[in-house]
Amino acid sequence: MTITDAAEATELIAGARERIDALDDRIIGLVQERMAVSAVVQETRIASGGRRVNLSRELEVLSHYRDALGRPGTSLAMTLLELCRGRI
Ligand SMILES: C=C(O[C@@H]1C=C(C(=O)O)C=C[C@H]1O)C(=O)O
Repeated sequence: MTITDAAEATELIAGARERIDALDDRIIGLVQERMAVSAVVQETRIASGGRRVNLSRELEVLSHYRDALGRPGTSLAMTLLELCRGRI
């Protein structure tokens, strides 16, 4: 790698990291939006005599992420579920 190539690489990495940071901000915003929507479902179910957690629905969510992203998708979905309904 020449000196010019190294400078180009540094620039490319800096630009890509800016995009990654912007994507992470959007992902965090979407997670916060998901938490708010999930809270509405949970509060409505509890107010009508049900339970906070619905395991059959959670299995659907886990499958959705696993089908899209493979095994790590399951871990991601489990983390999202914990953020949305707390630990069980
Ligand atoms: C939001 C719900 O309530 C809980 C939270 C879920 C979620 O955040 O995806 C899924 C199932 C429930 O344990 C729901 O039943 O849809």
